[in-house]
Amino acid sequence: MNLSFFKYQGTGNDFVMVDDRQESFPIDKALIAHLCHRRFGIGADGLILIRKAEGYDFRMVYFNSDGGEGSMCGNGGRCAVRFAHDLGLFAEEATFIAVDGPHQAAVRGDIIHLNMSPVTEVTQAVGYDFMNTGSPHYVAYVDSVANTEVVTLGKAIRYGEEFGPLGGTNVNFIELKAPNHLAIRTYERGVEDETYSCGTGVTAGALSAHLHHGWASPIAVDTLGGKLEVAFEANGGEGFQNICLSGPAQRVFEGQVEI
Ligand SMILES: N[C@H](CCC[C@H](N)C(=O)O)C(=O)O
Repeated sequence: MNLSFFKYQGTGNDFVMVDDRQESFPIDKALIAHLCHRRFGIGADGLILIRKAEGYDFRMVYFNSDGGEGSMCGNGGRCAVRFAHDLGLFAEEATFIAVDGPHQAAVRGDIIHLNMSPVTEVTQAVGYDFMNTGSPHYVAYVDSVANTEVVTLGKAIRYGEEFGPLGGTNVNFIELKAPNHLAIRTYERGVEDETYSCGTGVTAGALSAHLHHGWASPIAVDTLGGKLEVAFEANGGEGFQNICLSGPAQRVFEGQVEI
């Protein structure tokens, strides 16, 4: 069959996007991995299906580039909102459902604002924080993200004895740039490489910086692919709510591929 697809990117985290409101996309791990492959396929960090969902503007179904169904993807969510907006599914404000539950979002010019799931628990361990911002994230502080061996270190932690048996984790390294401003680099599980940006990782990095440095909302975050902002409400203990990830998301191209 001939598949029509679109390619979107949010701060360099890129996705094959399919309008699957007819639910005709044949979900298959090898097929999705092939479509995401940067040499043999279209090339992307993940693939997203937009489907119908009763009571919501749409459903987002996200797969990592290895073809497995991923946990929540913040940049993918922002791209899905842009795509659904381009399809005319809502005017300015959207509600949609993803694997981690319902989300609200707004399109304001170039910027997509996405409400993330509340964070209920942060593990502050020696040398790192661990939390689930829709996806699991390990956060460690470094003096210089530029001088950090993200892939080597990230792989060792993702497959290591602590997190490997639990299904792995995404691994973030953050550098404090100035008050309320950090830089981040992320090794992504399911892509098994560094990506240019990871929205749920950026969220985890900002919340960690609040806990360690008392930074108030909002926090600016530099990724390899551009700038994001995280706003949040800390609820006293270690939890956070009304978390909002904001930044640009764009259509890059569209095409057709025989599958
Ligand atoms: N790139 C994504 C994260 C995908 C999560 C995935 N790597 C997993 O843990 O399954 C983001 O922007 O939040």
